[in-house]
Amino acid sequence: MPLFPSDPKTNLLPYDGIVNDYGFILSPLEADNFFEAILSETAWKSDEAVIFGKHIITKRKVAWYGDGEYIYHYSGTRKHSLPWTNSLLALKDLVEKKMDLTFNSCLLNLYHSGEEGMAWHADDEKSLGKNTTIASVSLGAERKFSFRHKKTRETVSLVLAHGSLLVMKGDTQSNWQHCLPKSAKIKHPRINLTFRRFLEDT
Ligand SMILES: O=C(O)CCC(=O)C(=O)O
Ligand SMILES: [Fe+2]
Repeated sequence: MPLFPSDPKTNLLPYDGIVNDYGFILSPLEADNFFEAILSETAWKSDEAVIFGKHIITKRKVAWYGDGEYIYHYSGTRKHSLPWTNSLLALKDLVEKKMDLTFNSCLLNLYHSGEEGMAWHADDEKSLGKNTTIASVSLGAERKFSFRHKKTRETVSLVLAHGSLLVMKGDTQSNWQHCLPKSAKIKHPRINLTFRRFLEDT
């Protein structure tokens, strides 16, 4: 448990974006149950991308769920969304009630250990629109998460704990990148769920 309870009204970014830490939204037992259910029920696949003309297949697994059959174009590939599972719907409902906002899709990541991470990027695809809100739920191993301003290069880091919720909104994706650094010390898996508002017809 952190020394100080997180306050979702506090902005963790100093300027040009808004990141709110909602802290724990699940009890340890609820978080364990969601972790186990989502780990086994999700249609995990390696992520594929074309980066500088090279076809990359990741060790990290991903999955995409949504209200409709959305087609997500990114990094030179296309992904079709799957229909929600019961666990995902239950977690989505919980997040929506906390935030008073609805989401229509969720991108999931499975990091088998600290040897897998995610490089610096911004979720600034056209299909999310400008000033999108992304709600990120963490389950499993605690991992460091960092933001870096695109121009000033200032960084802000925090730890994402089992059963916690972090929200990125405002112009965060236009001005900041984020990453999940690798860490050889971490031997346990982590699941991350980012609930998103996907714009159809983009
Ligand atoms: O695993 C995380 O906490 C971040 C995932 C992420 O940034 C993404 O899916 O776009
Ligand atoms: Fe991201």
